Amino acid sequence: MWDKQKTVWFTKMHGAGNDYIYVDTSVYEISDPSSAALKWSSPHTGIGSDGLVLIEASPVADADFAMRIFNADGSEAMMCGNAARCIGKYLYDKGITDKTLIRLYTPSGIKNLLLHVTADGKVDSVTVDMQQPVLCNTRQIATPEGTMVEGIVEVSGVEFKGTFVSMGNPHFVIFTDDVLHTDINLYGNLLEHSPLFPERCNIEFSQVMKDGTVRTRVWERGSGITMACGTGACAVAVAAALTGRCGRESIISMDGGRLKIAWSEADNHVYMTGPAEFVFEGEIPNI
Ligand SMILES: N[C@@H](CCC[C@H](N)C(=O)O)C(=O)O
Repeated sequence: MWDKQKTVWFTKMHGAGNDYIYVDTSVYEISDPSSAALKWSSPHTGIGSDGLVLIEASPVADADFAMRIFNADGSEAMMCGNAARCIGKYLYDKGITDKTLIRLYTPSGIKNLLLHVTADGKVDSVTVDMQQPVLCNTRQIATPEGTMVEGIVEVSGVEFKGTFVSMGNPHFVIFTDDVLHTDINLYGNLLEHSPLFPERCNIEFSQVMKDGTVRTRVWERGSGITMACGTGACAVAVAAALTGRCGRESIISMDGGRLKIAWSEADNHVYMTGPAEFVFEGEIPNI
């Protein structure tokens, strides 16, 4: 048996297929989360995941808990929409809180989570107030104005038209006529590392389908292709509304599932609703 002091109990969860390892740091201290994310995310020599999420005590009085998110390459991100929903389920289903409205502190501000609980007392979906999208950020996009709406970007001799949207973290949304045949592995990787994005970037390739849903495939900064991205879905919904492709409410359909996004005219906040699921739990040597 492993020495308890040297091991960490983890929970693997996913939100629309975007899978992370969750650790409650009120029980287990992770001294080097960046190295832990890199090591444990490996599908062959670790647990396998898109990254590591720490559930922490809130550093401020007006939030209930806090979240930190590390990509599979060990880089820390400002926000993760799918992880926010999973944290809501983790806290409620494990009896850590009985609140159905949780205030979650993140590096990009406090997010309100509204838990939808079924008759058998389990959370099956969560609505997150993702706050206001930011269309201008000179740190995240290297244009003179710090904005880009339907701008042309060339990578490896191919031109893409894209829109920059920050949901705390940076996103570049590209609408295409054939999303299923776009080489997102090649172009996502090149765009992530383009000098246009000084902090690198998450890239979404999207297509509005006949039924009005927005089929989206995701290349995430620091993790590569993922089955879904919550902040990415919000960015796609905002870009689609901004460019007249959709209204203020849309369904973003990604490889691992669908998210419902509403960009409110009343408060300019983006509300994301979607599932959260447990996968398995286990014990791993601490870093
Ligand atoms: N999958 C997440 C976003 C995770 C962070 C992202 N890769 C970044 O570096 O900004 C989501 O669901 O929002």
